[in-house]
Amino acid sequence: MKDQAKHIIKIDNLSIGYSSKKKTITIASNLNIQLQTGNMVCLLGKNGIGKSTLLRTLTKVQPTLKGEIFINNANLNSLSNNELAKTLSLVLTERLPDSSLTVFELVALGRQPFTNWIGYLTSEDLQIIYTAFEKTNTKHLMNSKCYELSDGQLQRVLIARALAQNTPIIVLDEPTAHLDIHHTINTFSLLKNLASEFNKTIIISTHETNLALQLADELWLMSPSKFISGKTDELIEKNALDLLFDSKLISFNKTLKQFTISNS
Ligand SMILES: Nc1ncnc2c1ncn2[C@@H]1O[C@H](COP(=O)(O)OP(=O)(O)OP(=O)(O)O)[C@@H](O)[C@H]1O
Repeated sequence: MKDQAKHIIKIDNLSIGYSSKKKTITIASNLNIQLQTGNMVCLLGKNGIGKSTLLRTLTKVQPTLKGEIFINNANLNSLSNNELAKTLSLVLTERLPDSSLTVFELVALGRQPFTNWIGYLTSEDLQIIYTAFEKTNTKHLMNSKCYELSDGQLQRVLIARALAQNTPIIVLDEPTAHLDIHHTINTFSLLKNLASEFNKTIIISTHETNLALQLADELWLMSPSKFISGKTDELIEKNALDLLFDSKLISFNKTLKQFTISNS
């Protein structure tokens, strides 16, 4: 019990996938994870392996096929929507349905779990919202309509909304997919800082493998044969990265801690 109390996220024997009346498609099974607070985790794996499926399951956007997920010792299924919204925020890459919300209004929605029924923002709420704009360099976009934003601008604004939600866990599905190298590094540094300075638990699915290897405290590696989680350095030492891509084109260079083009 004492050991369990330390884990902000605990996943037991989880199977993830899609179920309809006709059939069940299992994407991955036997997932076991124990994660302590204040870590930045990068979820890595090739296209279509199941990263988004795992993040959607972890955030209760879709149901588990089997197994259990605990957040702060509470079963995910027992948490109300409001409790969940105060515990974790989710940043997805999909474009929003056309809406005439301003960027300010969108980011302010992050405060919704904490405001009263008319959504009145206190000065503390406003302070948190402005800090979120500052941290993501999006203050200048505040009065724009969301539909006017580029994909990269929208991505940063959605991260600002998650910061405004101010939850202990932030889950991001490919948060830098549309960002240039400057904003990609800026975003990763910001997320790393939230974990190390503010003790947040940050879970990011990404194809920025080399950046993840430099910055992540822990890695979750999805491969067709196995799911492995652990401290980045320990996984590098164990050659676990070799599992990631069954490709002759690239290989993992342990000394450089990077994937490089194979010499053939
Ligand atoms: N609604 C759905 N119903 C059935 N299968 C689905 C559904 N959504 C996704 N899949 C399948 O689940 C598998 C995992 O998809 P997922 O989007 O989780 O992968 P991913 O690792 O996030 O991929 P990428 O890196 O390309 O974004 C894929 O084979 C995909 O076709």
